[in-house]
Amino acid sequence: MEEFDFIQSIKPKYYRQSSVIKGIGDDAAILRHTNNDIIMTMDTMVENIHFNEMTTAPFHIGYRALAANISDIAAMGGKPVSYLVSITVPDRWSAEELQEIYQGMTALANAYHMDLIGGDTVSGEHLSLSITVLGTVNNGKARYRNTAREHDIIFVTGTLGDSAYGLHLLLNEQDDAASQYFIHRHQMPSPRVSFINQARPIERMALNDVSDGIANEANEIAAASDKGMLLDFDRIPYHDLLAKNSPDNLYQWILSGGEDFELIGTVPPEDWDRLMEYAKLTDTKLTSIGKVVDNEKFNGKAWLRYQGQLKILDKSGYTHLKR
Ligand SMILES: Nc1ncnc2c1ncn2[C@@H]1O[C@H](COP(=O)(O)OP(=O)(O)OP(=O)(O)O)[C@@H](O)[C@H]1O
Ligand SMILES: Cc1ncc(C[n+]2csc(CCOP(=O)(O)O)c2C)c(N)n1
Ligand SMILES: [Mg+2]
Ligand SMILES: [Mg+2]
Ligand SMILES: [Mg+2]
Repeated sequence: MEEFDFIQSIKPKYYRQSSVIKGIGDDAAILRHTNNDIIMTMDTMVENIHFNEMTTAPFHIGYRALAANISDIAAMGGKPVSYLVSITVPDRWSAEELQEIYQGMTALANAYHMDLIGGDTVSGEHLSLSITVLGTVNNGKARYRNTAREHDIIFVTGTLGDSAYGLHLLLNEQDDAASQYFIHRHQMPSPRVSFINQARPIERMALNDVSDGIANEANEIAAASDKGMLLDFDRIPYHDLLAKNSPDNLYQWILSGGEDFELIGTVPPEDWDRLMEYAKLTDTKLTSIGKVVDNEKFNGKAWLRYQGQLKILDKSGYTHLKR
């Protein structure tokens, strides 16, 4: 199958979103939105960096790559609407495997009523998938990292470390029945779109998604808001089996693991009960893990209360372009 036939094969038969004026088939796509702000985000996944043949089937490559992008839309407080895919394909990848990658994206796109509206197809040495997702948010209502204030409660959704531990199990060929929960969390992450849209009435919320581990993400909120983020290690949520199976590395998994695509954020204390209600309504685990402070010593950084001591929580997790 060559480029043209491939594009025909992945072209949607119809578009769900009325905003799509032109989808696949011209030089570019055209959308028409009048009442919303448009969110645009792009993330790339590359063979041997973000996945390899031990960790991720073609279906899951597509699924995870789109999930990572949808998670950034959630982290802005919005709804995903449509996406564009740029794919670089080595000769050794079969036509069937390419279809499976797209099936993985389509499965998730169906769940969110999203449309594939364009992209690009080229040959190259490593499989690489770059996805641009467009989302919407009510005018002026996007959630930014720089809005944390003193006394805010710091929250996180779900449990942390699952994906990194799932990756570890896959890389060490421990993908037995008991490991399935963690492997599933690695291969098919669930971005927190419904929770964050339910929480729309809350006036102010700083927000970030957990792609590189909360040590990183908490620092990003602290730096953007110029406040101190004080986290309590004992309150950070993790799965029971993680503590049971890998107690020695628990600290590492939950703080630096990454790729959980959960949300970390801050809200004023008076909004906490309401946020818990929204979490319940959307079947979302929600945990308070600390508070925001405003003083010279702490500002701009994340701090961790660990074994009775308060220490700087340095950025950790995966960093690209290390030289
Ligand atoms: N090569 C680039 N050119 C232009 N802007 C970039 C580039 N790389 C990142 N950015 C921008 O930098 C900001 C931070 O991007 P970053 O990728 O760290 O966030 P993220 O997507 O939430 O995290 P992650 O990629 O780790 O999931 C975003 O505004 C992003 O659009
Ligand atoms: C085969 C394999 N090896 C290692 C990893 C771990 N990993 C790669 S990138 C990244 C951070 C997020 O990336 P980005 O910042 O680009 O969103 C992490 C935790 C993996 N997923 N697969
Ligand atoms: Mg990114
Ligand atoms: Mg992000
Ligand atoms: Mg990153």
